Amino acid sequence: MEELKVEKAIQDIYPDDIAWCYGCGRLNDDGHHLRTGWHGDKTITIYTPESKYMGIPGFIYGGLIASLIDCHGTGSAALALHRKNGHEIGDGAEPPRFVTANLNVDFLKPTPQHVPLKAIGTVEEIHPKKWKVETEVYAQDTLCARGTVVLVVMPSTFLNKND
Ligand SMILES: CCCCCCCC(=O)SCCNC(=O)CCNC(=O)[C@H](O)C(C)(C)COP(=O)(O)OP(=O)(O)OC[C@H]1O[C@@H](n2cnc3c(N)ncnc32)[C@H](O)[C@@H]1OP(=O)(O)O
Repeated sequence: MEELKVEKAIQDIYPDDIAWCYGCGRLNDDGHHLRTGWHGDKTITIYTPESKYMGIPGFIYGGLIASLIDCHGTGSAALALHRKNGHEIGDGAEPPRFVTANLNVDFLKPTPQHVPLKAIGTVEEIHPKKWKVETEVYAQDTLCARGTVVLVVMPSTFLNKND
């Protein structure tokens, strides 16, 4: 399988006040630092979980896979709405922010440890405030999980609540 790298990620440009998510916040020292970028007209997050995130020895804990799908969803919706608003990462514009309203995961195959996981997303606008991201998680060439996330633009009530 081709070597993939996320060069420009939406999480790199989240303002500091929302860059603390345990899954994808770049400022959370204890978090996973998930990074999501464009991959053609799809979105992509690449992540190799540390050994401690095991369910059964040799295989990844399902909750972590759900976290990957969750943050890949919020990042993908933010990328898509940012582009719809006429912006790209790096042009200086502040990206939109999303929260998860609904998360559904199908665990299709055991997900092996110690290999990079690739989340590939297809983003659909339901309406400007509400988006859906269908995600497939691959371990090398094997499709291990599939998830659907419904995202809603973050209400302003979320701001300044992280202390
Ligand atoms: C930016 C970086 C942060 C990264 C975050 C990482 C991901 C996360 O962990 S986010 C944290 C977990 N999520 C949350 O805490 C969200 C908690 N929930 C809420 O705040 C609210 O329920 C919220 C904002 C999702 C929706 O609020 P609500 O008042 O219903 O908004 P409202 O404007 O009425 O609804 C928006 C749309 O979402 C829909 N919706 C709301 N909840 C759901 C749901 N569970 N499933 C599907 N659709 C839903 C509504 O039906 C509505 O759709 P439509 O306009 O078509 O009728």
